[in-house]
Amino acid sequence: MSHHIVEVKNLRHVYPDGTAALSDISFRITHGESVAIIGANGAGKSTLLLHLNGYLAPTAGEIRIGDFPMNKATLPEIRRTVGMVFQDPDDQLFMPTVYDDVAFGPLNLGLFGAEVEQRVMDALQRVGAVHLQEKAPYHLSGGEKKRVAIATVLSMSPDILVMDEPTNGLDPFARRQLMGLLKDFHHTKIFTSHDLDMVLELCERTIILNQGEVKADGPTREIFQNEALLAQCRLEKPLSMQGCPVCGKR
Ligand SMILES: Nc1ncnc2c1ncn2[C@@H]1O[C@H](COP(=O)(O)OP(=O)(O)OP(=O)(O)O)[C@@H](O)[C@H]1O
Repeated sequence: MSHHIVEVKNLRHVYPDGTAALSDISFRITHGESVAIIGANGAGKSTLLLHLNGYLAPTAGEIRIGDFPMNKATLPEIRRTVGMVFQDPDDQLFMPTVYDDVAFGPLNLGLFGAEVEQRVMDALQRVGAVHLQEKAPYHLSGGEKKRVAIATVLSMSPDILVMDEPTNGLDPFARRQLMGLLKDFHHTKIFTSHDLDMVLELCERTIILNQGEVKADGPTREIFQNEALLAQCRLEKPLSMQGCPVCGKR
């Protein structure tokens, strides 16, 4: 089996305060797929993503990444395979400088010297943040932090990229740059987003979560054409699929 496959079976998650965030979620994502997980606020998207590299443990159900069932013993290997960009970059940045943050992952993988430097500079360059390398992460703007958080994951060369709202807080140029970067990432990509135009452009497949359940799973364009389904899930068509308010054309 390819190590890029993600399998979720009958996943259920109840938080300690009793909130049932996910109930009976199942899907399989194969190598090279680009999949969006969308849904209204509170639908369970972040909760689901946090299971994909073991930051949250299922209340019931199982997760497999390639050949490995997710458990304590397989977690180190799974975290090498699945690179996760959190919704809040402050959860990802903790070193004194941007450079150190981006180098942290490769150093942890046992790399050193020129190889680490190469990976750091390459990752920073891909997110347009080379000029920030000496800065303290806590002095960065929200969008800059987001880009650096993405670089901390890219520097580890993950086989599967998982991102929670990657374009959130980015200016239009940075958003476009990130979309280019994601297009060039040919392994498996899974991300949540409220940016449905980006989803339409980057993901051939979309999964809609609604109140902790999979409400739809299929080709993105087909899903976005189903207005009744979108309305039921408190979603709207991407702007690029809505009629032009002036001429009425699509
Ligand atoms: N640590 C927690 N303890 C208790 N309940 C939580 C916790 N984290 C999330 N929840 C609840 O779980 C449900 C799903 O939350 P989640 O953050 O996964 O939604 P989401 O789809 O990512 O939302 P958004 O689009 O607003 O980011 C919500 O009802 C939320 O209030």
